[in-house]
Amino acid sequence: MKLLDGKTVLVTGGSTGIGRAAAIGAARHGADVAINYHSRDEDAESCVAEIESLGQRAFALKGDVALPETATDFVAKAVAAFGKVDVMVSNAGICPFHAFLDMPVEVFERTQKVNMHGAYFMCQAAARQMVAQGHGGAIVAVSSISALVGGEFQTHYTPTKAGVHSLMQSAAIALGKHNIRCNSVLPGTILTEINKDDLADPEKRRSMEGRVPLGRLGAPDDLAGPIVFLASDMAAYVTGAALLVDGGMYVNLQ
Ligand SMILES: NC(=O)C1=CN([C@@H]2O[C@H](COP(=O)(O)OP(=O)(O)OC[C@H]3O[C@@H](n4cnc5c(N)ncnc54)[C@H](O)[C@@H]3O)[C@@H](O)[C@H]2O)C=CC1
Ligand SMILES: C[C@H](O)[C@@H]1OC(=O)[C@H](O)[C@@H]1O
Repeated sequence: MKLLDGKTVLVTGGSTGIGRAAAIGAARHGADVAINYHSRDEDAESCVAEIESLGQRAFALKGDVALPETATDFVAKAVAAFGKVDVMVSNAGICPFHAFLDMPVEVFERTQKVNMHGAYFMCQAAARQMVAQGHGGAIVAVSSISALVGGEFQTHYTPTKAGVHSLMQSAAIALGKHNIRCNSVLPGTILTEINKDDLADPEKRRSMEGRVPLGRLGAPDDLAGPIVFLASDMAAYVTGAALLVDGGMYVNLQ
């Protein structure tokens, strides 16, 4: 069964990792897909080619989500290409691991701007379009298990993920009357470029794996199903919710 037949899905940070898996997962479920990306044109082009090979329409637009105009431009171009916006997957994010006591101001501010401001502007721009269309919609934000637990070298990052989680809760209230549902997924540790260097340390990787009851770290595709589900009408009565997708890592105290 295709869950997103005829829908138009926008994904930020869609050229790699979780965003790419969500974009291709949505296309597998019948959606036309627009991706935003920040760098590496070849990744974006290959994602578009993969979606088109599934028989769906796709385009990629380069832009920095930290800037409000990137969001308005992305939504406007998606409407020009596909005629409407049904789903926004706000996924783009960075996590430059760094110690707390000597955190450079620029690293702190950039992390807030990309992860938190970026999510805010993208979700707001998509919501404005959905309200104007008048037939509802769905927003799925990629938060993190880090919205709920800390990390020694993530003091600048974990508050942004708590912020994204909270944004979905408040947006769910603000947009419920327009039948726009707002939910977040909370991935655990998923093997992507964001943590390639961090997990290159075999001891760190083993310790992270050891915390997962399902016995492995996640793959980007592990997020595709939960994101497609929350975007789809199967989740018609789900809003303001947060879905952990972590192999059980969060509940594994001892
Ligand atoms: N990999 C993991 O263990 C986890 C990742 N997450 C979140 O998942 C999201 C996706 O990350 P991953 O797929 O893991 O890593 P990734 O590095 O493969 O993907 C990040 C994406 O965001 C894009 N991006 C970065 N800065 C941007 C900007 N300024 N403007 C537009 N796009 C930008 C990148 O180009 C890339 O496509 C992030 O929000 C991250 O915080 C959450 C929990 C765990
Ligand atoms: C980048 C990290 O490996 C990853 O990001 C998160 O949000 C998770 O908590 C992991 O720490």
